[in-house]
Amino acid sequence: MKRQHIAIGLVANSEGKYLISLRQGEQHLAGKWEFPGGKVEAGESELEALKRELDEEVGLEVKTAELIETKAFDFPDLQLQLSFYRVTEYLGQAEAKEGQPLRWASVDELKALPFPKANDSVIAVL
Ligand SMILES: Nc1nc2c([nH]c(=O)n2[C@H]2C[C@H](O)[C@@H](COP(=O)(O)OP(=O)(O)OP(=O)(O)O)O2)c(=O)[nH]1
Ligand SMILES: [Mg+2]
Repeated sequence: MKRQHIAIGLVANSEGKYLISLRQGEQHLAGKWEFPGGKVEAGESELEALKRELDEEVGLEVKTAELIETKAFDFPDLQLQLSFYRVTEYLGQAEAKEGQPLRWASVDELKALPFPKANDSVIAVL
């Protein structure tokens, strides 16, 4: 099976809170919170995917971002490679463009909320 590459953005506001949304309905891992992001499509770089996904999901224009962690994570029927980027410069106001619950959360809140297992290490370093 081919490993699916996922580009994920850690976006902080001026209070040091991070933008997260709730996975819903039919989505894989529904009920878990996530940082915005999604699948890297054919012919796209991770950074291009990050920019496209943050625009599509939360209406932000990513200007600069730095890779902070890459993590392989396997489910019985799915193999993921998650690349977590710290978004260092962005433009716009976050909005839930896909109707998903969206909020800003402090690091303490991130540690208490349910996230996919693959997020444990990146949350621990924030
Ligand atoms: N966006 C995101 N996905 C995560 C995180 N942690 C984690 O394990 N994942 C997993 C859940 C999914 O299996 C995968 C993301 O893929 P996705 O299906 O949401 O991608 P997408 O946005 O392109 O999705 P869609 O349009 O098909 O709904 O990565 C995270 O913090 N953010
Ligand atoms: Mg997504």
